Amino acid sequence: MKIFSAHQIYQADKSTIQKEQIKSEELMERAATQLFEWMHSRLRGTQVNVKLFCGIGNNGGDGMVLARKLHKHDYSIKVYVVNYSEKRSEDFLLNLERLKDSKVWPDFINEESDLPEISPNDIIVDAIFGIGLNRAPDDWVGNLIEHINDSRAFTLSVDVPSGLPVDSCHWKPSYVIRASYVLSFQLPKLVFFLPETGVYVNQWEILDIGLDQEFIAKTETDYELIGRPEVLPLYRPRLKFSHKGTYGHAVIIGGSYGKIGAVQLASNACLSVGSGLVTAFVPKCGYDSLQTAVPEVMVLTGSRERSISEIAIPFKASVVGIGMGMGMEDDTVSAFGSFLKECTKPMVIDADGLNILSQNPQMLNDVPELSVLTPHPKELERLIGYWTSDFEKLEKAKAFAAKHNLVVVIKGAHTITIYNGKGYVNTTGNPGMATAGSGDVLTGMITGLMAQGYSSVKSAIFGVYLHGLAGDLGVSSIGYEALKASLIIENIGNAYSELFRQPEIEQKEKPNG
Ligand SMILES: NC(=O)C1=CN([C@@H]2O[C@H](COP(=O)(O)OP(=O)(O)OC[C@H]3O[C@@H](n4cnc5c(N)ncnc54)[C@H](O)[C@@H]3O)[C@@H](O)[C@H]2O)[C@@H](O)CC1
Ligand SMILES: [K+]
Repeated sequence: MKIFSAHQIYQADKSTIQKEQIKSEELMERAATQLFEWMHSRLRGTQVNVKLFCGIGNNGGDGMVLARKLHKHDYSIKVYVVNYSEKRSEDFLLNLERLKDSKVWPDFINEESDLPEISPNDIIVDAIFGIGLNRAPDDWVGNLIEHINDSRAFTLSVDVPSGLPVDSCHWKPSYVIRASYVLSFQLPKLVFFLPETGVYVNQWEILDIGLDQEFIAKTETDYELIGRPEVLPLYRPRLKFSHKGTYGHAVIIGGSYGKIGAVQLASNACLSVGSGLVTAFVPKCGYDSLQTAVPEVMVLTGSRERSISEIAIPFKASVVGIGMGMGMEDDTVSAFGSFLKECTKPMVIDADGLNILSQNPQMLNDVPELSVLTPHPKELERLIGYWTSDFEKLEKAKAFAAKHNLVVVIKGAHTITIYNGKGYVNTTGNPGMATAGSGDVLTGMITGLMAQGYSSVKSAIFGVYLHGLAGDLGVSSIGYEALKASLIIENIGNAYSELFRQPEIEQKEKPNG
């Protein structure tokens, strides 16, 4: 699903209004009707106090329309207009009048007003700011937002949590609504998925307000949300007359004394995702444990006992995944540097491979184009430098990826794959996956997909999605805390099956069962 910028949403809005020959107030009515129906279908007339906090722009206008509809259906409501500016939008003013016509009199809150009482049992509708936020709220509005957050009442945010920036602009973390639920119009917003801003969104859902589909389809976006519909077309079915050679020979290079497990996990994941053959290259100390732990994996060793001091692969590998548990001994660094110079095919670089690159930036020139780098935030910072916001982080990562023609996988709760100026935001995975070896498994999976002929960027997007899905299936029986990386590997096969599972409703509707 596409992720639009605020500017693109306004354009979609405009295009819809022009094409359907409707007025903007009608689009607002449509949007708020969706909000109302969402609430009404859940509350079913329950007598609970709904307190609506509305700004003076169109987000506030949505709140006005919602208030009118709730009132018409006999809900107990109280409306507050947060009067932070004299520049009221036309549709807000129109719907304020309509609300008054239906005999609802809002309280106007300004700098001098006392903070309204809120009980934890109230339902708050947050329609103070939407995507129009262009600076941090004034202190008195911020105090009101803090007051709402402190109330512990269920807070339903209209479109976005108020105070949250949709694009890069000045904002203040304590002046953002902590939304229990966000009902966002038409398309998800990037900030829902970033570590700094995503924490304000407990749950979110998209409401289809019928924006111009043709416009949405033809608009190029900087970000895309990757779910099952986006991943399914990437899948390449196995062929009946294929053999193990058809699916490539991957080589996993890494490990050092005490860290051979990283290579074991990566090689095992590489096989489990479907690589035809996998060879691991490790220092001598890894030989016995690897041969025992994963008999399907072939093992090559270097000449040193405890770390890699040279890298020699006596055949043409389809793809190499390198760096996990490798350490940064001087010999290892020079072996890695020489190996990069020899390689021309895209590879996957992780962990110490990335740390070596950060300490020796000249080596970046030898990294084969279209290679996949899989940094966690600290490794990314060492590569691209410090950032002051998640927006800046993404811009810097895009510039870095473009400069070296690489795919950069920024690992996190919503891993984002960066390539060619675009970010692909993953939707699978869970906090249980913040565990030792989880990254080694991902590197192995991406390597294994490339071995089978998937392109670098598709391997990264598909690998990240499958990895998260395998983790989700893994925790379903044991919970977050007990999830280990090896269980993610065990669930790779189930993740593939899950991709093709028909939703239950569809199954029921199938003729003859
Ligand atoms: N395009 C869509 O999908 C639709 C959008 N609608 C609503 O319209 C909203 C956007 O409305 P607006 O553009 O009016 O913007 P907002 O309602 O988000 O903000 C109101 C105005 O306040 C001003 N402002 C921004 N930051 C401020 C601050 N910190 N202190 C004081 N004033 C500040 C700006 O001039 C801004 O336009 C959306 O979030 C959504 O709720 C819906 O009504 C209908 C359809
Ligand atoms: K809002």
